[in-house]
Amino acid sequence: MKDNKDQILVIKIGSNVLTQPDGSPDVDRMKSLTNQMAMAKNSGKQVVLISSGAVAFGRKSTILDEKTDPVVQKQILAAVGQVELINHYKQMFWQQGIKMAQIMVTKSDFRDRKHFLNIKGCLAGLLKNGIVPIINENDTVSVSELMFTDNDELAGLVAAMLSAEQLLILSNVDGIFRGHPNDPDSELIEKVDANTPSMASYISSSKSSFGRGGMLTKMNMAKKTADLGIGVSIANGKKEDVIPAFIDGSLRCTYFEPSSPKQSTKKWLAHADQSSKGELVINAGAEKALLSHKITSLLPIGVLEVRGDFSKGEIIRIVTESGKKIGLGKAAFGSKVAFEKIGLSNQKPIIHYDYLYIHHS
Ligand SMILES: Nc1ncnc2c1ncn2[C@@H]1O[C@H](COP(=O)(O)OP(=O)(O)O)[C@@H](O)[C@H]1O
Ligand SMILES: N[C@@H](CCC(=O)OP(=O)(O)O)C(=O)O
Repeated sequence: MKDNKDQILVIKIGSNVLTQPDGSPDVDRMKSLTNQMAMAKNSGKQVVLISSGAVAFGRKSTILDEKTDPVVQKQILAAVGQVELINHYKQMFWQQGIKMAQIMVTKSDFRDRKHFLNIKGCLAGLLKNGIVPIINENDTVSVSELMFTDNDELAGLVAAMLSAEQLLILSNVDGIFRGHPNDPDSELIEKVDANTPSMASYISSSKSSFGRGGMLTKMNMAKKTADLGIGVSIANGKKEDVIPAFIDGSLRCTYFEPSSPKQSTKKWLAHADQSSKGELVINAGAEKALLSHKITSLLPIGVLEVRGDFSKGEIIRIVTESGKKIGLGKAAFGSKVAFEKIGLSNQKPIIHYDYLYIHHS
């Protein structure tokens, strides 16, 4: 990992990393990882943690009436276990002089634009104030179809939401192997890029004993996230000093190379509708030019109306006069300046081609 200061490093810790083989909480491991995250933070990284483990922690400390509905059982284990999990983190981070905060989310929070922006704003505020956000799915609310596949999916969404530089997924294996990780002949795949052939056939459906999603969801999420320009690593959280080794680049793991900044900007924009702050209504000429597959920027002369309040660099939607959404882009100037330039010729683009994504349906 390139050692830039102020980088956002999203770390996801799987249930298995935090539990011992008999299912009891592995408090020593948790403490070691917390100390390592504190080191990363003290070296200038902005650390965001997605931690599983609530159900696993709850299971060890709760005896339930056997007749309790299975869905309710899981809700209870998560509700009880989350308190234990977060209390441990609170104490451990406190011993390192670091404040942490708990954030519980559901999948629908990432679909609702208002909720999405609220979470994003809160995370940015926490990071600015040097507080480590610890995120988990709110299993009390999320049942069946409302659930994330697992916290790996949540971690990918958080990394994309924050435009993080790196996402580190800590599991109980060194990464993705060509074959079952317990087979001594299976080799570790150390680097994955856009040209790497599918690895799905190497992955067996076996999960770690306390995890939810399995390696296949990790791989799919990692590919999607790397496509957005974020480096993703799948590594072994049970290894001593895994985080410092990741930071200094000496860790053996599976690394998904991020796509180039130009490609990734466009791909990122394709998923940025939730983040958009305003809207430009364009005329028929601009619509034709943008949909033509030619390299075209959006010029003020093609703009009929500026809606919403946005600043330079924020994401804005592009809509036609009939209200059809045709794309998204990064504003080259704020809404006030954009308003003054409506319909003017000989102006700089309001959205440059490199920062423009058009839905070609
Ligand atoms: N080809 C493979 N390479 C690595 N791990 C694999 C592979 N096929 C299956 N797995 C399994 O994936 C598991 C990790 O996924 P998961 O159970 O979701 O862990 P976590 O609790 O960390 O989220 C490993 O414990 C391993 O048994
Ligand atoms: N919210 C659940 C997370 C379950 C989950 O996704 O687990 P994992 O596959 O180990 O990341 C918990 O805290 O137990």
